[in-house]
Amino acid sequence: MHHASQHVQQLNPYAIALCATARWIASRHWVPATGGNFSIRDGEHNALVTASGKDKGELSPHDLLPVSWVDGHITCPGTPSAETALHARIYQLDPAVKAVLHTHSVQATVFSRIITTDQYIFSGYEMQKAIRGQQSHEQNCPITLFANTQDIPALAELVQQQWPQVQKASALLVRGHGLYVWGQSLEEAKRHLEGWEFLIHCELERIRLTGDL
Ligand SMILES: CSC[C@@H](O)[C@@H](O)C(=O)COP(=O)(O)O
Ligand SMILES: [Zn+2]
Repeated sequence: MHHASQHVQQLNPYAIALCATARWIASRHWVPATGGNFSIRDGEHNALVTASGKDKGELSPHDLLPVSWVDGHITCPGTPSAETALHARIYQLDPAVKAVLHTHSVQATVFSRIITTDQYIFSGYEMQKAIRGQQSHEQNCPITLFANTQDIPALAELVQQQWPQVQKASALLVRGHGLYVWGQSLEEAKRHLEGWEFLIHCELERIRLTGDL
């Protein structure tokens, strides 16, 4: 006779928090049509990553799959996000990162197509202080843009090459695709997400009203 509890997978308490954050993100309409993916660190070479193809507003902790990246090789018992290699690379590049959130908001998608440069500098917004390391609206707050590709390991390589610059934003944009943010806690990643989505939305409105790129 086995006790029922022996068959119940041990749940990481942060997995429940990530599912709640995911529902909040979906309520903001930032992950339509299964777009977006999320992860939380679960060790030096491990994270729980959302299963591929799920509605990210309807996740349960069982939809977070254990992923390992020993020797640059990713293993997982199921089918994690198609963008798992980028999550894993961000965790490898900064051991302090605890959570990675990726969204497909209308504003980040449109903004990333309007901006044709590899970097865009935000300045003059009080909200810049939502981003780690930013102390003043007068400081330059740059975000790096990458071309979209279906070759996520190749994108992860490009992100690594630009990491010192990318790291300053705790975020990056993939053109025509969406936004990635991360943080040293799930709460910080959520703040970075809301802060960047706000900044991008403001800048898009400013460009729309003034025609000034
Ligand atoms: C419906 S488009 C979304 C995908 O192509 C991808 O960009 C994405 O963010 C979600 O992929 P997933 O494999 O579910 O993590
Ligand atoms: Zn995506």
